[in-house]
Amino acid sequence: MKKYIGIDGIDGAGKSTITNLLKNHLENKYKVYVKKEPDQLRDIILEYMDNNSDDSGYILALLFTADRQIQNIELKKRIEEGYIVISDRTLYSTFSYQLIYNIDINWLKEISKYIIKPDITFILDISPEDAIERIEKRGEYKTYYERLGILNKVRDNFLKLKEIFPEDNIRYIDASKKPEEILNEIISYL
Ligand SMILES: Nc1ncnc2c1ncn2[C@@H]1O[C@H](COP(=O)(O)OP(=O)(O)OP(=O)(O)O)[C@@H](O)[C@H]1O
Ligand SMILES: Cc1cn([C@H]2C[C@H](O)[C@@H](COP(=O)(O)O)O2)c(=O)[nH]c1=O
Repeated sequence: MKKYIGIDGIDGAGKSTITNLLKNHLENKYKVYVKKEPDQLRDIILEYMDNNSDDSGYILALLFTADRQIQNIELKKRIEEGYIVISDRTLYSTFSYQLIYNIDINWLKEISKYIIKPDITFILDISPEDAIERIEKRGEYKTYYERLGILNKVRDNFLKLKEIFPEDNIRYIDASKKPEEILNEIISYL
């Protein structure tokens, strides 16, 4: 059984929905701890996202990585205590969203080197058109990235992750399926 599970993908792919379903399923047998990225620095980051400047990619990458590094402490503790940890978003989001600003990938790898990587990460893959439709139906506040042109670039970066991290355990899941089907596929890999 994998101890640290990442759920990632573009906005509206269904990450929170699947994270909840997986949590409910695993809780029948295990102690489960769910984390979400970003967390402690979320408000600062979301506010900053709208202020575009030449340095935005670097600044946002630093902020997301700092938020993740802060969460590393609790993450380590929970894993040591025997929890199964599910993370709604992972470092792979930074390697997909912030790389649209053409930042230096080796620099990003360097600042991410102390981040604990999930044992397995599921990238929920969906067309940006379908994701936007889901986001609009959900009808909540939209972040800066929740627009077609941006999500197309971000999705392309998610699809390149296996080339960037050939050693990592990354699985792509067709997120256009029904939530229960997605859940069953995920469970089959754990
Ligand atoms: N497999 C699915 N089929 C149809 N609708 C779905 C599916 N998964 C999620 N949804 C719906 O799509 C909307 C977005 O889902 P959810 O909030 O889980 O996505 P998310 O990836 O966590 O989004 P965000 O990154 O914007 O927080 C919700 O209204 C949810 O009910
Ligand atoms: C972790 C992470 C997130 N983002 C972006 C993606 C979303 O637009 C927002 C908020 O996340 P949510 O899961 O949709 O609530 O932040 C990012 O650009 N880089 C990251 O590393």
